[in-house]
Amino acid sequence: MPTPHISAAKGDIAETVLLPGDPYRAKWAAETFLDNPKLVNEVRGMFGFTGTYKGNPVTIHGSGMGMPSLSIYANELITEYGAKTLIRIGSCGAMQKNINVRDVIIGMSATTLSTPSRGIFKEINFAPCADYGLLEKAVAAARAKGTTTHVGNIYSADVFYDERPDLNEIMIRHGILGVEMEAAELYNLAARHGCRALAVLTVSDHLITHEALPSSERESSFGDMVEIALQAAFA
Ligand SMILES: O=P(O)(O)O[C@H]1O[C@H](CO)[C@@H](O)[C@H]1O
Ligand SMILES: O=c1cc[nH]c(=O)[nH]1
Repeated sequence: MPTPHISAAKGDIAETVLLPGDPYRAKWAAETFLDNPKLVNEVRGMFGFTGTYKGNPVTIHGSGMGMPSLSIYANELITEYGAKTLIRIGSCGAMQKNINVRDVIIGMSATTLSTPSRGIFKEINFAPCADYGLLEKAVAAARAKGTTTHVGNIYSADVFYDERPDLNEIMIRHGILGVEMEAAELYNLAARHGCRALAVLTVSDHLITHEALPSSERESSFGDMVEIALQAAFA
C-alpha cells in the first residue's frame, strides 16, 4: 500500500465501493451524492473519491473500460484495501425490444465469451452471478423510486466495436437484456474473494432500435442508478 494503480492511504478506501467505468462519472457521482467527498486516488487519471452516504463510508472509483482494467482495480481494492461490497454503476446497450433508453438493468448473471479468469477456470464454465442480497435490495430501491428496471442476464463483451453481429443476435435470442464490458469479471472476483457484487446499469443506447441517449441527458438519467446502488448497499 499504495498499490501500482491506487495511491490512497490505508483507511482511505471504504468497504463499500461503487465502480463506474468512467473516472469522470466517479467524480460527478461522489460530488453529487456523497457528503464530504475527498479525492483519494488519481493515478493514471483514474479518480477515486471517498465520502459518506447517510453517514456510511463509500468510495466511488473508476474501473476503466473492459474486464482487464476492471480486474486491476477490483483486485487491488479487495486484496489491498479490504473492499467487501463492490457495485458497478455503468452504461449499457439494450438488447430487448421492451427495454428503452434511460431504463435501468440489474445484472443477475453475466454471460461472456471469455474473462480474465479463464486462466484459472480452464474447462469450467463458471456462471458469474450477482450477490442475491444486494440484488433484492437494489430491485426494492428501484421499485420505490419508480424507475423502470429490468433484472436478468447481461452480456459482458470484450469488444465495443464487434465484428461478429451474429453474437449479438444469439444473445438477443437467448433473452440477454443488455451489453456492457465489466460485470462478469467483477462477479468472478467477488466469488473468489468472498465479497458482494452487483451491476446496476443505465441503458445509454439500443442495439435493436439504435436509439441513443443524448449526452446532455446522461447525468440526470445516471442519477437513478447511483441512488439505487447506494440504497442497496446500506438497506
Ligand atoms: O459507462 P461504463 O461504465 O464505462 O460502461 C460501458 O461503457 C464503456 C463502453 O463505452 C464500457 O466500459 C461499457 O461497459
Ligand atoms: O459496452 C457497451 C456500453 C454501452 N452500449 C453498448 O452498446 N455497449
